[in-house]
Amino acid sequence: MKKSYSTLVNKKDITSIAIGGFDGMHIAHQQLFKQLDKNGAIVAIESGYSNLTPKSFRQEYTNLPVYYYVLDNIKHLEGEEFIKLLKEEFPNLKKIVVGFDFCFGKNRKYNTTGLKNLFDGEVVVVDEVCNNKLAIHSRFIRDFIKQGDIKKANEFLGKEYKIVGQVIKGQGLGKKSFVPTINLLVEEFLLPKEGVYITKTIIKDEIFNSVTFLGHRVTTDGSFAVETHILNKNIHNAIGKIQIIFIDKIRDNEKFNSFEKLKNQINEDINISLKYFDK
Ligand SMILES: Cc1cc2nc3c(=O)[nH]c(=O)nc-3n(C[C@H](O)[C@H](O)[C@H](O)COP(=O)(O)O)c2cc1C
Ligand SMILES: Nc1ncnc2c1ncn2[C@@H]1O[C@H](COP(=O)(O)OP(=O)(O)O)[C@@H](O)[C@H]1O
Repeated sequence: MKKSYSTLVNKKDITSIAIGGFDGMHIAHQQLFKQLDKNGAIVAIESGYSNLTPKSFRQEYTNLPVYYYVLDNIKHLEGEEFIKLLKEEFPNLKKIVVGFDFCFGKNRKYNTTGLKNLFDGEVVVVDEVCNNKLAIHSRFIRDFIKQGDIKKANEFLGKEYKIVGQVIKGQGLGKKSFVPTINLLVEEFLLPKEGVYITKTIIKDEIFNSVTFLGHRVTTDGSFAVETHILNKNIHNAIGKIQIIFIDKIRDNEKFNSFEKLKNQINEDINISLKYFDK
């Protein structure tokens, strides 16, 4: 994972910024970043709700430094005060890039026209970025993920959806009765709909093909789990943080009336995943 550049770059060197929430760092966000010059930076306004790319993960998706501002600390500002703050923070600011729907200030009463009136430098407003006539917004991507429509989510993101979790102890049943899995505690990221997914798993910078179950283990102990099975490899000592990259959904979570039936289905899930990676 990339280190935050914002600690390495002097704010005085920044001449252009893009402003927004930027949860997802999706295709439309990347269009904004393209308008920045080589001394550009991203000003991410943190609402506290980002769960596609939680705060500490945004830097991974850009080479520009990301500076975070907490929405609650700035949302009371009048337009002039907001611009004054930006100019204090970035004394050499010449250009601001925002999207067509950008609003700011007290009660969100200032829009792109307000920004142009108040800022004495250049303001670039990016037109609505769409995918097949559907506007790209993080709220739509969240909906796709919640519905398990990973393909659509990835299309809108312009990359594969990735979550990060902490390795935890499982029931110890997998190895004995089914297949070995690495169990994860995922706290900050939005989880896809319960079910089984073709995935890749990153352990200490190494990428493995995998199949991941997430949901309530309705066939065994009923508790909620995120567990990944690495294909064609025995992994014994995964610890710390690991990353799961979602590629496609195989099926919904199911309750089986015997361990045997679940085991057969898990083998089928593994075959589907192996075939995908073989192609
Ligand atoms: C590919 C795969 C698919 C799974 N599908 C289901 C399922 O549909 N229903 C269910 O109750 N558990 C499912 N499980 C979870 C198993 O119940 C779980 O692996 C088992 O309880 C072992 O858990 P443990 O790793 O905590 O020991 C699945 C697990 C894997 C690896
Ligand atoms: N589909 C889009 N087309 C053009 N600009 C966009 C689009 N989505 C977001 N933006 C711009 O990107 C910045 C970040 O917006 P944000 O509200 O965080 O994105 P989202 O709408 O995806 O939640 C804002 O300046 C916003 O106007």
